[in-house]
Amino acid sequence: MDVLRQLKAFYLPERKFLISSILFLMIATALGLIYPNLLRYLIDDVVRPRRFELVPQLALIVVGVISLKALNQFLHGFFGGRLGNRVAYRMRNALYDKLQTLSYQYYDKAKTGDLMSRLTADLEAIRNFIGFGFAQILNMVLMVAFGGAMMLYINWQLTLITLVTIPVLVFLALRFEKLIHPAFREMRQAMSNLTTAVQENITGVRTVKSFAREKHEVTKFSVRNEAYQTNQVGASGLWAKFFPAMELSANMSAVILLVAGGSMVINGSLQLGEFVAFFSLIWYIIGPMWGLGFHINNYTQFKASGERVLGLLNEHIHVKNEEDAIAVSPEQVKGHVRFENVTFNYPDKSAALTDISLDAPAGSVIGLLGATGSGKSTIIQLMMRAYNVKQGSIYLDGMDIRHLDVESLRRQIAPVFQETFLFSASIRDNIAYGVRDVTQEQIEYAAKLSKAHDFIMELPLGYDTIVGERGMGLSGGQKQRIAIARALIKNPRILILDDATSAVDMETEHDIQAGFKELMAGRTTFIIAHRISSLRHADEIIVLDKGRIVQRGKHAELIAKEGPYRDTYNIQYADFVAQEGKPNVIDIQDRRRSIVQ
Ligand SMILES: Nc1ncnc2c1ncn2[C@@H]1O[C@H](COP(=O)(O)OP(=O)(O)OP(=O)(O)O)[C@@H](O)[C@H]1O
Repeated sequence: MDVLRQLKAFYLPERKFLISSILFLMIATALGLIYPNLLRYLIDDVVRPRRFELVPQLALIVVGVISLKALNQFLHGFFGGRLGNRVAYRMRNALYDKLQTLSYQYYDKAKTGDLMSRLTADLEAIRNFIGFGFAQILNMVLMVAFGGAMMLYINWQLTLITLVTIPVLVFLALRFEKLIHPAFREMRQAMSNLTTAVQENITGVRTVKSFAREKHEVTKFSVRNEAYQTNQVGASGLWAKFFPAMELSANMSAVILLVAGGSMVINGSLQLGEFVAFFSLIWYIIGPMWGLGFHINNYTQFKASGERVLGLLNEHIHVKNEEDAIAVSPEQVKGHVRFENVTFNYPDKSAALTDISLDAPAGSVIGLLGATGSGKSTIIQLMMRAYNVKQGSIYLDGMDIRHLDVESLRRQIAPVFQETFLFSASIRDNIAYGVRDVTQEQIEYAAKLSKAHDFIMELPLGYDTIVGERGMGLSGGQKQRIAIARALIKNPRILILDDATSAVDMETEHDIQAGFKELMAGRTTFIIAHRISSLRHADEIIVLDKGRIVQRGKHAELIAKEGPYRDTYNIQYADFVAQEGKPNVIDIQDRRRSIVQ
């Protein structure tokens, strides 16, 4: 019931459908009660007194009643269907909205397959229950109530005798519910593990194939498939055990009725018509009881799915706007970024950054260099408020970014990551992704700056070429250039290139950077790179080691000093330096070794 209560926000707005569906079902159920009465009338008041002239009239009434009942059943289905679909529609939207607002921290651990199964299989179970299952259970209650009332009215002693097995049935039903619910919960989880395996396998198919790990993947899948099967078998076992037991105790009522009711007819304390009506009415009680297992099944599936969907809807959002968050606009923002003694660690990990201070005046170019895992990308992530900074502060134009509207902050920043993500859409749409209402000229201008235009024009469909999922069909460097065009078209105050040119050759990189100069004049650029050539023109180069700043300055200053920057420089320019016969080359091999270590 808690799940139902928590999902109120989704079905209450559709209450007109809910009420209509229930109302028509009630009418249909009530109309069903007319049959036993007609039967009783037919036997006691028509057949026995031999008033056969009433038969055609009675037959017409039956036709009228069944037609009316069918109409009401249709209306119940119609409104129930609407209700279920509209609720599922709302929930799907709400879940998708939630997925957009969840922070990076959530996605660090999230599994795509699991999320997909919540949005599909779990929603389906909810749709089924809210659309029909709920009304069916209500119908069951109504049938039992109406049928019971009528039976009591006809003969209360016989009613009590007949329904003596009902407590057993109720006990069995409750016990079944208790056992099947955890089974369903496990089944949903097993289903999500299955989808995760499939999704990861398809996404990583190239890795799987190039490492010839197909067999391993098949085994991995089989294990999960087996777990799912075991769950299913377990549930069917419960079903197989409880369903016949419930049916047996329900049928016992019919047996009791035959014996007790038959004796009453024989000794004259019950009319034959009443007995026949009773026999028909008892199915009003037994029928729903038979269906009890099925309804419980439906309800528990709904409950398990509801819990999973609610789990996602109630997921904590780590990064969100303060109440009076300041929305910044591109016209206001200059792009002055300042880090003040920032120390940061990812959840359950030691510090990724320690005491980082940096000042990037508007229009400056900041280079970040350091071994892998030294914290370069983390600096960028924090600047975009992917995670909240707890120690120290980050300022944009003097405003603490914690007080800024997250969306407006991110709108000022255009990042290009090493791993490029392209959508399965046209190249044009991929470039225009971050902005609205762009012209073809703007798209081409950005593509020219990122040196993507020429290769795009060589494709048969040019800008209309549809790229495969995640940019399949393009080379790493081509994807990066499209991603750079996507960032440039945003016309950002702050441009971030996180190892963004690692896949393009040095010459193209040089050309791209020359293009930036023109576009980024007056804007702030952060460049993360492993190649000194990518950073050497930066206004300040920051060298990181294990999350700490170990060197900072311009290229010329850093090269003049002993330290990791010069070591890296020497390694990268070893051949060149050797040819030139410059100093610092004797111990290059040693340094290379020490850096590698
Ligand atoms: N999402 C995350 N969750 C947990 N730990 C993370 C996460 N991202 C990075 N880290 C950890 O934080 C540290 C710094 O990582 P970061 O990605 O900033 O390094 P980097 O200098 O950009 O490395 P690279 O050059 O390899 O991209 C590493 O120890 C890394 O394992």
